[in-house]
Amino acid sequence: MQVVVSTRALLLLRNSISGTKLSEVYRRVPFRRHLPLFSCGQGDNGPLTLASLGLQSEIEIKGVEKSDIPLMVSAFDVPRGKEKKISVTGSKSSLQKKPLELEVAPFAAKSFSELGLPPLLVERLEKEGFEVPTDVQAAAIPTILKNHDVMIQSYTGSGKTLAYVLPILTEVGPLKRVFLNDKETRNRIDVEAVIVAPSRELAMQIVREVERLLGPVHKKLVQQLVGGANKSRQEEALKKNKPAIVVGTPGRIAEISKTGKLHTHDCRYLVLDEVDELLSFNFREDMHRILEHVGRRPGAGTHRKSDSTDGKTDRQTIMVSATVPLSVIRAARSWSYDPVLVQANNIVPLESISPSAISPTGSSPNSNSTTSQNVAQSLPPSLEHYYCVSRLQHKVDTLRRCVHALDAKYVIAFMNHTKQLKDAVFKLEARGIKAAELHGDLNKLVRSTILKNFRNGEVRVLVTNELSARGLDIPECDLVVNLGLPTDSVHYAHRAGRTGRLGRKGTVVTICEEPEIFVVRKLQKQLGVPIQACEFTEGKLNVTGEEEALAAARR
Ligand SMILES: Nc1ncnc2c1ncn2[C@@H]1O[C@H](COP(=O)(O)OP(=O)(O)OP(=O)(O)O)[C@@H](O)[C@H]1O
Repeated sequence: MQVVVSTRALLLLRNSISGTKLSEVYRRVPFRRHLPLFSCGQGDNGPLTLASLGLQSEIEIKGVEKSDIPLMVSAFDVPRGKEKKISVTGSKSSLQKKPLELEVAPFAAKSFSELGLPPLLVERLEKEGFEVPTDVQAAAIPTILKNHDVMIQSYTGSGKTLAYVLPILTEVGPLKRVFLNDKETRNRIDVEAVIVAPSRELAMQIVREVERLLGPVHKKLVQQLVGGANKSRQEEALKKNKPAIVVGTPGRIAEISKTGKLHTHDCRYLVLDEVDELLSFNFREDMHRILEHVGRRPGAGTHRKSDSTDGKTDRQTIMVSATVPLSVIRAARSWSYDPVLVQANNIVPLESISPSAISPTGSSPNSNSTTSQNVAQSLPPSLEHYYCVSRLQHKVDTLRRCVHALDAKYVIAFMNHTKQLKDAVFKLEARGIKAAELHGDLNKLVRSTILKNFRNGEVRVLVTNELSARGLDIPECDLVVNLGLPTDSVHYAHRAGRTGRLGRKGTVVTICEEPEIFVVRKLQKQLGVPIQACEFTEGKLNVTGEEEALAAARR
């Protein structure tokens, strides 16, 4: 079933809601609200193109020569009377399970072919149900195709993976612009793209996304190099399949690179997905090796590729995250050549962003509104945020009532300590809710089985720790619960971003103890979104005042 959405109409609705009394809108909100603007059916499902709209509009490109980066458009620039319905099919697997319910449509008024992707790749995308690029894809793809080093920053679930995978597949593998011949591909020793991700789950997810596009015949052109899996088998596969793209965790990539069995000196693309996490102390040594040995780092002050007298090309560095702290901006300047910050509706040279004006979350410390705006930019706009006060010993029972009240089907519950997870799962199962724990101490096979069971609906509540906060894409996830408070607003944003993906509805509930309320208030301020007090009574979510929430928790 397809869902047809008029983005202009959705925007107008959102605007009109923001003008009304929000407390009234949120009070006693039935969870399964359906926007009256959605219509389901086969209808108009042709790709949306600028030409078809008879329009030419562009997003703001500051400080970068316009001839250098193609003009971009936003779906929201469509003038009244010229609206066109966008057919959103999403991924095949998610569609088979349930139709999309979009709160906002993050799709650009462009088709993939207009972004400079080769026809074979566009064909594959259509076959896999990807018809319209998202805003961030429309901004990032042409910029990467123009050889710019980029920092892609956009909210969780906005399609950042394809934003870098598609330009790589335009130049690498069987779908590329000019496919020379099989012999040349087979004889290549060096891999052409290295994609680094901080967790095995995220790396495997990226592998699956690339395999999907390569198709069954060519899927061996991408190879996973994740920890916890058999190293010799990975090394054998590298030798036998000569993959063009490898995707892995820093430890395993660095380990195999040291043995000399991974040839990356001629590599053209280095992608650092969840770059701020990759910068953490744990990965320091491995990341250092990767940055020094993957492709040739562009020399500072020289133009890309101009000094390639030895025949080697400079690598293109692509950094990605929903959250871009100051440390990353600093690091990006030394790892890459003239990097450009690409956001959904904005492209600026990273150089133009003054470090002194940036707080640890990537925003100005001098202006609270800018801080809120920038951290909030990492949150999907379609999320609703609540908190509920509970005694420590009642937290899991509050979670159970929350799941029932919201009739949530795919729930991710975050706790801060691995040893707490088992007990929570036990309590939930004892009350008839199918639950499972997921954490880094489990072996790779167990972890993928649990995730598979969660994806296919056999497990309703996945109780997990920070491991699952980054990048995990389970489009059906309709509820995220913080059973333990996240350490800061960046961690809150990544956890929250497991729901409300690609414009879908999503709810985030933080279950806290009375003395922790001030932390929730602080998060609310930093994130710039309302986090409303609520309680779960008579099988419903009831928005309450703070006093009522406290009284309920003390009962
Ligand atoms: N143009 C598109 N049309 C339909 N679905 C898309 C499109 N682009 C991406 N998707 C789907 O949207 C979902 C979210 O994409 P993705 O995981 O890349 O988001 P993200 O921005 O990287 O999120 P995070 O910051 O959490 O890692 C995925 O299921 C992906 O297959």
